[in-house]
Amino acid sequence: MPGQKPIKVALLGCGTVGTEVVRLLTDQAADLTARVGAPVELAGIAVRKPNKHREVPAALLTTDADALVESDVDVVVEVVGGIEPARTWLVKALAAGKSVVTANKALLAEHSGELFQAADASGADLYFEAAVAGAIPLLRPLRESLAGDRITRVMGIVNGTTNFILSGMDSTGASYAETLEEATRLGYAEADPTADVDGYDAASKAAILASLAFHSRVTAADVHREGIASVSAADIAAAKALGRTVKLLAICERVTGAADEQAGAGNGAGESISVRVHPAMIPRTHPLASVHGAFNAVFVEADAAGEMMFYGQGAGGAPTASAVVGDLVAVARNRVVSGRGPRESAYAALPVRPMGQAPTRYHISLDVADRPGVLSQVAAVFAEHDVSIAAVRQEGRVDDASLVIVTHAATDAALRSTVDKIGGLPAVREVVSVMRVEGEE
Ligand SMILES: NC(=O)c1ccc[n+]([C@@H]2O[C@H](COP(=O)([O-])OP(=O)(O)OC[C@H]3O[C@@H](n4cnc5c(N)ncnc54)[C@H](O)[C@@H]3O)[C@@H](O)[C@H]2O)c1
Ligand SMILES: N[C@@H](CCO)C(=O)O
Ligand code: NA
Repeated sequence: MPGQKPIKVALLGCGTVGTEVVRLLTDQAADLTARVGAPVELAGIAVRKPNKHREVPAALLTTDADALVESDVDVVVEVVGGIEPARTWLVKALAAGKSVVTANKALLAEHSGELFQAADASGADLYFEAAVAGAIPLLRPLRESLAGDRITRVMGIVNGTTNFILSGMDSTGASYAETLEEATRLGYAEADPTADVDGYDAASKAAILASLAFHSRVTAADVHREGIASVSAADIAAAKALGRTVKLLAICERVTGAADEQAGAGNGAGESISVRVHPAMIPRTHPLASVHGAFNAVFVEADAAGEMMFYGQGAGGAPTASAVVGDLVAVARNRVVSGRGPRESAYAALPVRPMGQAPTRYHISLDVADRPGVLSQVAAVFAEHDVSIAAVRQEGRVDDASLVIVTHAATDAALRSTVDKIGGLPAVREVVSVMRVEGEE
């Protein structure tokens, strides 16, 4: 593109992802120029310690991120992470009409409203494909390719660390603690794994997915969150015995009046959404069951399109940089043609249901005394709470029995009360495993 003014880029952060962004921009410079219609030029790289970055051109390094954001650049790419100072930098950049590309899920899950407002006010672009499921093209399909459809559910494995641990427990039968230790030793889990194992990372991603899928503003605080620390070897064994496996799922679903009714929850009026992160049993035949190790996959259901699955690497420097540079090409091309990408779309403003009112299904394994009347006592507690039983399996042993019950959909609150009461029945020796069931009707 001889004579075409270059698109100047400020890169904030040069860690795992940033280093790979620089490498892609350097290695692919000629192709990127052809795709954008103008050269893409790195104007500066903000870091904390310039002497630690021998792999990138020293002349581009600066410790003054504020000055770089305020300089004469067209696009700001943020791969630092955390809320501040990233939020201040990006709001300032957008307000000044600079387009922004970020991989920062924590920031988007809390402050997307403010960022989108700043982008709308100045007509700048805000792209963040890398923030959910790393390399996997997912947010652009939700925002653009499926814009003509009505999405009903997004259900995914969006955290690689926890999937690595749960896959390991499933294949070896080992405990959570043993498997976490192994994941840490192999570098799959961080020294402080809290954000991953307690579901915070997945909850941020669920908030972003629900906002896009349902044209509503959902923040991390709206997401019901349970981690995997309490998943036991007994839960995994109980799942296996019935042809299921356990996954940490981020679930965003539209709850219609009809589903409300089915769950015994609502009056049939209106529509709401349920957004939650928790471990769940899924059938081993479900496409998400075949996602092993640190891979991510997101299963999307839409009225016209039907079922789709997006699968690939959800983390890592190079895969994440692929999504960042893909976004950079899109926003740079928009600037070359003086256009804009999709704006925030929160027009539907659907309310998020409290977890207690979300329709869920439970799998419950019990050790019970094997004598007449026990099954009917247990069944009576379900009836009392208006929870319908879908399947029962009993295996007798010498003087006790293993009882497995799978329910139909009911409100989560009704199911919890049912389990609490059953645990207190004299004939119930132990509640071995309680877990939600997803991915089957
Ligand atoms: N690593 C992944 O696999 C992955 C995947 C998806 C999304 N992300 C997101 O990408 C972002 C970056 O992740 P990462 O893994 O590259 O992190 P990282 O810790 O490797 O890199 C962050 C860099 O930012 C630098 N930094 C921190 N404060 C700074 C400041 N005030 N000024 C300038 N530089 C500063 C740090 O020194 C570090 O080099 C995060 O938002 C993360 O959530 C990462
Ligand atoms: N810690 C995250 C990285 C990607 O966001 C994971 O385990 O998937
Ligand atoms: Na992605």
